[in-house]
Amino acid sequence: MKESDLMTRIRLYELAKELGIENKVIVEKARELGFDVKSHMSSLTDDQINKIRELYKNKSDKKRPNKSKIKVSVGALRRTNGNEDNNKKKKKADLTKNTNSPKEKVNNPKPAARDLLNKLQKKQRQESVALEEQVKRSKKQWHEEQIKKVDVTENKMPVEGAEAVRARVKVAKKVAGPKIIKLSPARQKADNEAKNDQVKHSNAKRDFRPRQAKATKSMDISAVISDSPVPPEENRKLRNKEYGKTGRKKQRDDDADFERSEQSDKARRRKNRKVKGQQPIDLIKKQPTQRKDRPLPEILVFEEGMNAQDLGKLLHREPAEIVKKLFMLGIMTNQNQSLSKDTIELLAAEYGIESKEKVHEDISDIDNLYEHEMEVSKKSQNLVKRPPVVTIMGHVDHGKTTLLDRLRNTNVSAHEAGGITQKIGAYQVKLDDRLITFLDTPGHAAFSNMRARGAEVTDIVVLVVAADDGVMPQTVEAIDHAKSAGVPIIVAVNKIDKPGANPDHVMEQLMKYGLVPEDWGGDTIFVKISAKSGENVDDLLQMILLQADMMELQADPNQKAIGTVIEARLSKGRGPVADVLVQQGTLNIGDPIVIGDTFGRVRVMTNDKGRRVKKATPSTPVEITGLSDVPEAADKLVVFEDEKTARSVGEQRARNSLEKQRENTQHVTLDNLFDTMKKENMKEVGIVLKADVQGSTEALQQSLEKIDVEGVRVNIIHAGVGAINESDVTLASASNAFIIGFNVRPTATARSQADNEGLDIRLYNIIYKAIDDVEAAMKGMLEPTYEEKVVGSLTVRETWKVSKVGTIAGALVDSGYITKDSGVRVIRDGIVKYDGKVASLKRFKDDVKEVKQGFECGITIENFNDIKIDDQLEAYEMQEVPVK
Ligand SMILES: Nc1nc2c(ncn2[C@@H]2O[C@H](COP(=O)(O)OP(=O)(O)OP(=O)(O)O)[C@@H](O)[C@H]2O)c(=O)[nH]1
Repeated sequence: MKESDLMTRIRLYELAKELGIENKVIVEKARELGFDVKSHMSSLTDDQINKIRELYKNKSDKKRPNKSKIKVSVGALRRTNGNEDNNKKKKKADLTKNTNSPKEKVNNPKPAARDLLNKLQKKQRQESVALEEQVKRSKKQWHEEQIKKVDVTENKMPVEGAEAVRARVKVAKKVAGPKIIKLSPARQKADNEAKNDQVKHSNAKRDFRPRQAKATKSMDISAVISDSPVPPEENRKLRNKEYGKTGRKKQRDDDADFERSEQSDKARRRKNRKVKGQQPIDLIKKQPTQRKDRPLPEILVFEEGMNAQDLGKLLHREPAEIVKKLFMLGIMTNQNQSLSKDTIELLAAEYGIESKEKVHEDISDIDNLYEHEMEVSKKSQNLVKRPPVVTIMGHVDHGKTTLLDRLRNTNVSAHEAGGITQKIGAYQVKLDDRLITFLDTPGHAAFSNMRARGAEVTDIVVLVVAADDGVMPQTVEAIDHAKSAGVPIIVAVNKIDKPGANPDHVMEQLMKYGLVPEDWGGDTIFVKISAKSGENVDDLLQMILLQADMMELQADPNQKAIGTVIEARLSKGRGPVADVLVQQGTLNIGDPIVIGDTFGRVRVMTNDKGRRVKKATPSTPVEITGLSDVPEAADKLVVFEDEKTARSVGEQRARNSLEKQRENTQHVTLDNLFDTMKKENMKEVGIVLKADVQGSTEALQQSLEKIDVEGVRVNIIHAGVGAINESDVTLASASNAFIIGFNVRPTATARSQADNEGLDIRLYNIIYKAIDDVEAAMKGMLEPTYEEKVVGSLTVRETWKVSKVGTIAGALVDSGYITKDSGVRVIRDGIVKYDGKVASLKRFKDDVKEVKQGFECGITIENFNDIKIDDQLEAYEMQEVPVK
C-alpha cells in the first residue's frame, strides 16, 4: 500500500464509529464484501467506504429506534446481575418493556401484581441463563470462523507468511476482546511516537489522531456502548467473561506476554523510530508475536551446572522466563550462571515436571559394561541353554586332581580325541552331546580368589570327599566358601573302591553342615564315585547336568561377548596369553577387546583341545592372544565396537589402576565397622572364626550370633579349629569379613597376606572380651586399642640406697629413650625380674621428662628397690594402634 493512498483513506474503526457499529462487525462486513482487511485498523478506499456506508445506511436507520430500548434495559439488567451481551439484553429489553414501567412496579409492587412480577423475574432469570449459553456458543463460533478465514487467507497470502496471519488472528481477536484496551506504558509511548509521526503526514486527520493512541481504551468502550444496551461496568465484565479470565488474571498474562517479548519489543520500537511515517497497520502487525510456548517435556533430563539458557532450550521456554521463575523462588541468577542440581530440581518442580540427572556412562568402567551385558542377556529373546561351569573342591588328597584328569581324558568326543589336551585353565567334557565346563584349578583358594576379585564364574561346586577319610577341615572350608558364594554343591563321595571306604559315614558327617542327601529327605545330590577307576563318574556328570537344568543356565550367543580371565601368562613367542571363559555372547577372531587394564584384538583363539577356533560361544574356555599386556585372573573381558575405543578404554583403565594402587583398599575391621555399617548400610557383619578347640569355637559362635545391634546381625562365615591360615584370610577378604582368633595365631603367610590386604585379624583369649569388642564395634563404641612398644634400653651402672626414697639406679641409656611416664622392666640374666613404672627420673639433681640415648640418668622404680648393677632396664610405652 502506498503512503499517498493511506493519507486519504479512512480506517475501519473510524467508519465503525461513524456508523455506530462495533469494530468486529465492520471488519466482518468488510471481509464479506471481499475487501482485503486485516483488522479494524485497516484502511479502505473511498469506493469501499461508500459501499459499507450504503450497506449500513438502512441498518443504522433501523437500529436507531432500539436506542430507546437500551435505556429501559439498563435498569432491568442491573437487577438481574447478568453478564449478557447485546442479543440477550435486547431480549430482556423486550421483556421488560412488556411489563410496563418495571421500575415503578418493583419499587412499589401492588399485591395482585407481585405474583406476576415474581413469575416474570423467574422467567427472566431462566432466559438469562439460556441466553448466556447462546452467547457463549455464538462467540465460539465467531472465533472459529475467524480462524478458518485466516487459514484460508494464509494459503492465499504466501508473501506475508504465517507469522503475519497469526498476528492478524490475534488482532482480530483483540478487537472483540479487552486485550487491546491496555497498553503497557512503554508500548503506549512507542505507539504514540509512531502515531505522532503519522500525524505529520496526515493533515486530514490532524485533530483526531494525536488523541487516538491514548484514547484507544475509551474509543473501544464508547464504540461498544454506542451499540450496546449494556452499561460500561457490565460490558467490562462481559468481555472478561468472554475470555474466561478475570480482568486481573488476564492483565497479568498480558504483562507476562509483554515481558516475554520485551527484547524483541525493544528492537521493534527502535525500528519504528527509524521508519518515520510508517503506517499504523505495521504497528499492529508488529504486536508482540505471541510465542506459543511449546509443551514442557515430561521429564527434565539435566546435567548439574547447566544455566538458564541451557534449561530454556530443554524446557522450550525463554531463558528470561527461567531467570524470572528462579527469582520468584528466591534464587538470584542470570542466564549464564551455572545452576546447582538442587536449583534445577526446584525449577522442574515449579514447572510441575519431573527431573532426572543425566547419567554419564563411563565406558572405561568395563565392570559396568559387563554387568550391563549380563542384564541384557537376562531379558534376551534368544536365550539358549549353556554348559554349566563347575569347580571341584575338597580336602587335600581326597582325589580332586585325579577326578579332573579322568574327566579330561575320558570324556572327549571322538573327533576331538586327536587334539593334544591343552592346559588352559578350564576344559569341557561331553556327555550325551551336552557340554560341561570344568575349571582346572581345584580347591577353594582359587575359587575364593576369583570371588574376591569380583569374578563369579562357577555355577556348581563338586565337593570331593574321600570315603575312607571323611569330612576334614578343608572339606568344611570348601562348604563355607561355596555357601558364602551361594553356589550349589554336589557331593562326590570318592575312593569308594578302597577297602576302608564308608560313604554313608561321609553322608552322615555332611548332614551337620546342611548337606542332606535326597534319599534322606534333603536336597543335596550325592554321587559315590571312584576317580581312580572311573566308576560312576558319568553319573556324576549326569547329576551336574541335572543340577544345571534345574538352575536354567542360559545365555544369548548373539549378543556382545563378555567373559572372565581364568589364567593369564606371558608366552615367549606369542606375547600375552589369556585363558578366558566366555560367559555371554560369542567371541570372534578380530573382536576389539578390553580385558582388565589391557586391550587389543583377538588374534589367535585356541580351544581346550589345542585347536584353533574362529569363535567361542557361552561357557567356552579359550586361549587368546593379541593383548597389549598380561591381564590378571578374574579380569573381565568386554568387546568394543572398534579397536580405537578399545585402546583408549584400555589405556584409561591402566592409568586409573595405577592411581588406585596408591589407595589402599579398606576392608571391614573392628575399628571401622560402625562407620562401614553406616556407610554401606550393612545388615550383616561377616566373621571368620578360628579357635583352639571345638568347644570354644561353638561357644564363641553362639554368643557372637546372639549379638543384635539395630537390626544388624553377625554372620559367622566360617568357624574352624586351628591356626588362622591363608584360606581363612582369602575367605574373609572375599566376603568382606574380619577374622577372630581365640587362643590361636595366624600362620606367617596368613599374617602377611592379611597385612597386604588390610584385613583385620583380632586375637583373644577371653571369650567375653571378644563378644564385648564385636558388640561395642557394632554400636560404634570400640575403645581404641593399645600396643606395648619398647622405646629404650638402659644398663644400670651404679646404685644408691637412700632412706625414704629407696634404691636409686644410675643408668646409661644404651638405645632409644626413657621418659618419666614410661613403663619399665627390670631384666636380669634374660629374665624379667620386675615390671612397673618409673617413679622419678633425674639428670644430676634435676627432674627431667626424658633422657635420650648416650646420656646417664638417675632413676627410681615404683615399689621396687631390688635394682642391681648390670641390670638391664627396658623402657616401654603403650601406644594407640592406628585404625586400619
Ligand atoms: N583308590 C583310590 N585312590 C584315589 C582315588 N582318587 C584319588 N586317589 C588317590 O588319592 C591320592 C590323592 O589324589 P589327588 O587327586 O592328588 O588328590 P587331590 O585332592 O587333588 O590332592 P591335592 O592336589 O593335594 O589337594 C592319589 O594317590 C590318587 O591316586 C580313588 O577314587 N580311589
